[in-house]
Amino acid sequence: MSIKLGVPSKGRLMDKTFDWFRARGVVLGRAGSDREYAGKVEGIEGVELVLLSAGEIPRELTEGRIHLGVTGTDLVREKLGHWEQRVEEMAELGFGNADLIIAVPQAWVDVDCLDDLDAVAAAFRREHGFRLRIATKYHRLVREFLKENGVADYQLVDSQGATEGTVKNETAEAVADITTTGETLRANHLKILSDGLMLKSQATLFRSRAAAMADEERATLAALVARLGLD
Ligand SMILES: Nc1ncnc2c1ncn2[C@@H]1O[C@H](COP(=O)(O)OP(=O)(O)OP(=O)(O)O)[C@@H](O)[C@H]1O
Ligand SMILES: O=P(O)(O)OC[C@H]1O[C@H](OP(=O)(O)OP(=O)(O)O)[C@H](O)[C@@H]1O
Repeated sequence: MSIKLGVPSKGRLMDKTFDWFRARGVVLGRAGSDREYAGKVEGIEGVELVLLSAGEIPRELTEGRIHLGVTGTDLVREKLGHWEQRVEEMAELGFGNADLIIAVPQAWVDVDCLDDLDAVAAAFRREHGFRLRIATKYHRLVREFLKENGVADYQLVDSQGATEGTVKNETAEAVADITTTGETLRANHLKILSDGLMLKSQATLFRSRAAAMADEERATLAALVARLGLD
């Protein structure tokens, strides 16, 4: 039996993960064409590469179907309640950086911070008869953050992509999403609240606390950890 390593199956996270491992003597690659999700590993015995959507890696770790996985810290914290009990952070990889933030229309000149948002939300409800809508795919993290910060009079609307467009499309008044350069926010006339940073995320190597391991796999894991310089 081998150790299963889950890596994002496309885009910058996949390429940079391959680079990170290659720099440490472990060569990851696709087994076949760009469309084939089988992987191969050279440079260490007993490690199997599984190419997966970044968003599915937290669940695969928590179910114990992969032993190790690379994904963003935002996705692990969002998808896994009590994530520390389910996975262990082994290494921050230094790429895939993104900030999870709350943003409102630039035109809301009197709204700069969460207290202002709370005041606007209460007024919005009185005026419109429904709660101010915040579009996001990060439901757990946004609820926790707003609860900690005393903002209550809002509703979340689910947005799985193009979230910044929901304000222009009038399906939400505010957004909670990740940003890297800030360009998408600016292009959509949105501004980040001064205390609206929820989380700084980056690609991270996680270990499943649930995946079963016999002695052979434990030895492979120890060898891999040593090779990666994480011991
Ligand atoms: N500018 C960015 N845009 C989107 N994701 C980013 C960006 N920078 C870093 N990331 C990180 O990449 C991860 C998301 O990757 P990706 O979009 O491939 O995942 P996914 O949601 O599983 O995609 P899909 O479902 O389309 O396969 C998150 O951890 C996110 O924080
Ligand atoms: O701050 P920026 O550098 O502009 O990047 C942020 C944007 O990138 C991501 O979207 P992505 O391109 O992954 O598409 P999505 O909207 O379908 O999630 C994210 O959801 C923001 O929309």
